[in-house]
This record gives sequence, C-alpha cells and structure tokens, in this order.
Amino acid sequence: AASLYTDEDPLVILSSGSLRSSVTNSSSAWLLQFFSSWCGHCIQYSSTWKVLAEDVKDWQAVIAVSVLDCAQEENHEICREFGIQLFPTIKFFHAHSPETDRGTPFRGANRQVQTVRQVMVDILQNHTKLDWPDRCPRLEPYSSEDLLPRLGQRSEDYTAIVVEEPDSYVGREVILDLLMFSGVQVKRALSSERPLVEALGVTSFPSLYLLHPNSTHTEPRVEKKQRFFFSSFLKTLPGVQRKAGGRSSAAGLQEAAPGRGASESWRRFDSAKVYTADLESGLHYLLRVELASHDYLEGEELSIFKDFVTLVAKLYPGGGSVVRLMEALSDWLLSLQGRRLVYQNVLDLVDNKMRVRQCVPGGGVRWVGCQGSRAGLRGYPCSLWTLFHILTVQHAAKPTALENTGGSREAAPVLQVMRRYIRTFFGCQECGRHFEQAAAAGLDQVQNPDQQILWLWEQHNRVNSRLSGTLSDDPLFPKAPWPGPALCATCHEEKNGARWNRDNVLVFLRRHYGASNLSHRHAISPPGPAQLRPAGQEQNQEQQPDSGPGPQSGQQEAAGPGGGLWVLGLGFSATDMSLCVLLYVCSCLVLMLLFFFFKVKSKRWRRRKSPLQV
Ligand SMILES: Cc1cc2nc3c(=O)[nH]c(=O)nc-3n(C[C@H](O)[C@H](O)[C@H](O)COP(=O)(O)OP(=O)(O)OC[C@H]3O[C@@H](n4cnc5c(N)ncnc54)[C@H](O)[C@@H]3O)c2cc1C
Repeated sequence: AASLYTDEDPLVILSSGSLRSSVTNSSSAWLLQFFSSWCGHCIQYSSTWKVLAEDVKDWQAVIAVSVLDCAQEENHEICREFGIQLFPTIKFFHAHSPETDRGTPFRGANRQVQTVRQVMVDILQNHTKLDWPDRCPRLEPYSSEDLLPRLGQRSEDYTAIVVEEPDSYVGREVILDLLMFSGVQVKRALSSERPLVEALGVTSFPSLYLLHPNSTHTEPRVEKKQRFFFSSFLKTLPGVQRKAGGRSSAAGLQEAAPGRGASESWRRFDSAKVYTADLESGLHYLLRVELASHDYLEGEELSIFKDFVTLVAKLYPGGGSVVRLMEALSDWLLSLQGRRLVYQNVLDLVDNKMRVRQCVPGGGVRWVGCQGSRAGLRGYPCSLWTLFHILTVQHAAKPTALENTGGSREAAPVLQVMRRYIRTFFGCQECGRHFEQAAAAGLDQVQNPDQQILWLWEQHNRVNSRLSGTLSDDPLFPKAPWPGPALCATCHEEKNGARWNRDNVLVFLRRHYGASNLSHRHAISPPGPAQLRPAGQEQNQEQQPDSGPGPQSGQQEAAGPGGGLWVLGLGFSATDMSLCVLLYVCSCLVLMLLFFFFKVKSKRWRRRKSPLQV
C-alpha cells in the first residue's frame, strides 16, 4: 500500500515519534503540512505540495518542507496536540523554536507553489538575529556603499548581484537556490540604489550582474529575467559546484513514520450489501479522532454534536452497541448543566470509563465495503456518506422516531444535521464548502422523508461526477453515477431525456440502505438482537459476486468478529462452536470405548473365575 507521499519525494515525512524532535530546537525552519490521507482535497493538493518540495529542495538546510498524515492511528494524538481540526493545515516553525511551540498556521487562501514559496522567504526573514537559521545567508539587500568597492576587485569566487524592485522575491529566491553551491555568492540590491544602478548600467529590474574572479563584471545573457533562468545560469558557471554532502535529499532528515503504508489483508465483501464494520469504524474515527481534535465544544458546536448523537441514537438500525453508546451519550448530554463540554469527558464515556457497560463500538477501524485499494483511499468519507444514507432511509421507515427531538420540526432533519456536521466538523475543508453550497442552493426544497433520501443520493452523485478521474478516485472503485445497472437495472431508463427512474431509485435505496441489507460480517462489536437473523436467511444475497481483488465469499450472515456466528448472544464464534461439538463427540467416543473395554474385560474375568469356583 502506497501513501500519498513516499520516500522518493524530496520532502520529510514526519510521524508522531519524529515531529517534535524535528521541528523544535532545530537549526532550520520548517514548513509542515498536516494532511489526512482520506481527505479528497489533500489528495488533490499533494501534487502541488510535491512540486513545491521539488522547487525548493535546495533550501532544505534552512527551511524544510514536510508532511504528517493525521489519518494514521499512531498520529491521532499528536495532531490533536497540535490543534489540527481541518485538512490540510499548513503550519510553520521558526528555527530554534522551543518545545512548547505548536507552530504558526499559514492562513493564506492561495496555496499555490509561488505563493507558498514566497511565504517561505518571508518566514526566513522574520527570524531575529538570535534565532536565525544556522545556514541561512543574509537575505536583506546590500547598499551601494557595500557593493561598489567590490567592482574591479579580484576574488576567489564569483559574486552575483540581483538588482530588483523592493517587492520582488527573485533575489532572495536565487540566494536560497544557490545555498548548496560553492564558487558563487549571491547578493541583492534594490533599484533605489542609484549609484550602484548607474555604475552597473542597469536599465530594467530584476537584472543579474556578475563580478568575475578576474575583476571584470558583466551582465550575463539569460533568456528571461526570472528566478529560474538566473539560478540555472549561475549553477553552470565554471568552478561553481554543489557543496560536498550538499545533495539535497530528504533521506538525511528523513525518519520513516512507523507503520506508514503497512498494508492490511484484503477483506472480501459484497458491494450489494452495507457493512456495520464500516459504520462502526466511521463512528470510531468521528468520535475519537475528528471531534477529539476539539478540546471543548460550546454554543453552536455543542448543539450540533447533541443533534448528531440524538439522530444516530434514534435512527441507527437494529439496536446493538452503537445505539447503546449513542443513547448513553445522548442522555448524558441532555443532563449536562454547563454550556461548555470538555471533550475529554466524551472520550471517557466512549472509552467506557464511566462504566456504561457493553456500549463501546469496539476499538480501532476495520473497513470492509469502504476499503480502498491502497492506504489513503476511501475509508472515513465513504463511511460517513453510508451512515447518512442509512439515516435518511431509516427516517422514512420510522417517521415518528424523531418526535420530541429538535428534528421533529424540520422537513429534512437528517440532512440538516448532516449539513451542520459537515460544515462544522468534517476535516476536509473544501468538501465542507462544496456541500454547504449545495445545501444552501437546494435543501429548502426537500419537504418529506422520501425527497430527503433522493436529495442525498443526487448530491452524492454530483460529488461522484465532480471527483471522477481525480487523484482521490480509487481505480478499483471508480466514481460513477450510482447505482450502476449491475446493482439496479430498473433504476435506469432513457425516457423524455431523463436518465433515471426516480421511483425505482427510491425503492432501491430503501432496500439497499435498509436494516435488512446490513451485513455484520467483520463487525467490530456484536450486533443487537434485532440485527440477528437465522444464519441461512441471507445466504443467497451474500452469494453475489464479491467486490475487490478476491474470489467470492458466500459467507453466512449474522457473523461476528472474524466471521464467526454469534450464538446465544454470548459471543461464541463458529470456530468455538465447532470445537465444542468436536470435543463433545470425541469424549463420547472415548467414554463408549472405555465402557465396552471394561464390559468385555469383566465378562472374560467372570468366565475365567467361574470354572475355579466350580
Ligand atoms: C459530505 C461529503 C462531501 C464530500 N465532498 C468532497 C469534495 O468536495 N471533494 C473531494 O475530493 N472529496 C469529497 N468527499 C469525499 C468523497 O466524496 C468520497 O467520499 C471519497 O473520495 C471516498 O470515495 P469512495 O470511492 O469510497 O466512494 P464514496 O463516494 O465515499 O461512496 C461510498 C459508497 O456509497 C455508495 N454510493 C456511491 N454513490 C452513491 C449515491 N449517489 N447515493 C447513494 N450511495 C452512493 C457506494 O456504495 C460507495 O461505495 C466528500 C465526502 C462527504 C461525506
């Protein structure tokens, strides 16, 4: 499994173990992107970040470009500590920063290569004399008095002078580009330095002047008066060469993130079913990671959290540990007095510290229908779509379920909660913005539960077509209008310009996201009583082709962790039961053998004894 960034990229991949020791007390500054490998926008942005890293790889000794994947389990805690709530978040750290430094966020809306590169220059210049990066040359302009005496002087190296306007970054960028090269020193001067400008005969800005070791000076011919052409020209001057050990490579600074890219074995699944393992894993991530990045919730955030918990408690199908947890959370949230909720208290409850028995939806994540063909694809966002589709369908099936809750007054309560959750908490910033735009444009037209189901389906399909063919599109599960003909042939029609038969789509969605289509195979926690059905009941459905790179499964339903049968609600797996039966049969056989053995023996003994008695 490959991650978004690999060791081949000219940047530093940090992990929970290396982050603090790398960015604090460092001789260089750091520019760090906290990303999440499931976040579609992070996936799109990764190509820009790599181009940036390549562009400034020679600056690494003074400012290093790096990344950290907050989606990796072992990095959750450190991302929380550094206050990361949205992805991607870019932070920079000054050189020699103290251990308490949590980084300064980069707030600019424009994150294109040139803008970020110029921000890097600003970061370097914002250092004081005390914390100046050890190997960073002077970036301030030189005056005429500094430079004029050098004209006509012999020297060992070339001196390149970039004369430019005050707001130009070219001079500083060229200085940093040549950082790792010996044989040339680059300096900059401003166009306002009239004596220098006149002495050199500069007519346009920026211009490059070269003082040769033999005391002559010239304006070299470069194709364009731009950073790239200046730097490339200087690097090819005779005697100018990369400093020994100066090959810029991430390897020197790189500390491999533990577990990065470790691949799990593939779980076979049926794309015609919906898996509780995905829902539980999604809720695990949502409660323990996404929301846990907030130290506390208050005001609007707290009310959105309460609404979300109530919604899941009331509509999650079939009871079971998820519903028990959500009910416990909901009751507890309602009983809260204060206006501010310290999130650690939620974690305590979720981690069962408050002794709410049997209500924790397992630990860790286990994607099944939401598995991606490689790390960083699908997973959490897939489970979130799935959860909300299920909730819309459940709301239509149980229209009274939300009575006496805030949602009873709204025409589309599930979508309203989803809209507010995505806008406020969903880590992928861009996704939240797009979803909010769509909701603002059309959510008020949704008047009843059926329209609610269809609105979400349509919106999801719009996102699918927008993302089709982009980097976040998993090649094994390409984004396309859904459901395809193989899943629902009657959903498709070509009549009067329409592509879908919406009535049939509605019927299909109600079935697909209905409680009876939930599979507990690979489930993390035992299903609720209402979720359990006789083992053979769904066998036929399960025998549809499995998705993904594996042969058909054809496994039975009502499967517990590891695919076992949940018997008598006691959590015995099918293997446990088979072993019991086997042991039972073996002990019966042994007892019977012993019985016959002694019976024959006693008969013989009696026969032997009887003639003597006679
Ligand atoms: C609210 C929201 C907004 C998002 N916006 C963006 C964005 O702007 N940019 C971005 O890069 N990523 C966005 N994402 C993530 C993106 O939509 C996918 O979730 C992610 O790329 C994973 O894709 P996937 O292949 O698992 O399929 P997903 O799109 O996550 O779908 C999950 C499953 O739902 C089913 N499904 C597919 N289409 C439909 C449908 N129309 N109706 C019902 N069920 C369906 C399929 O079984 C599919 O496997 C968003 C996610 C969410 C939850």
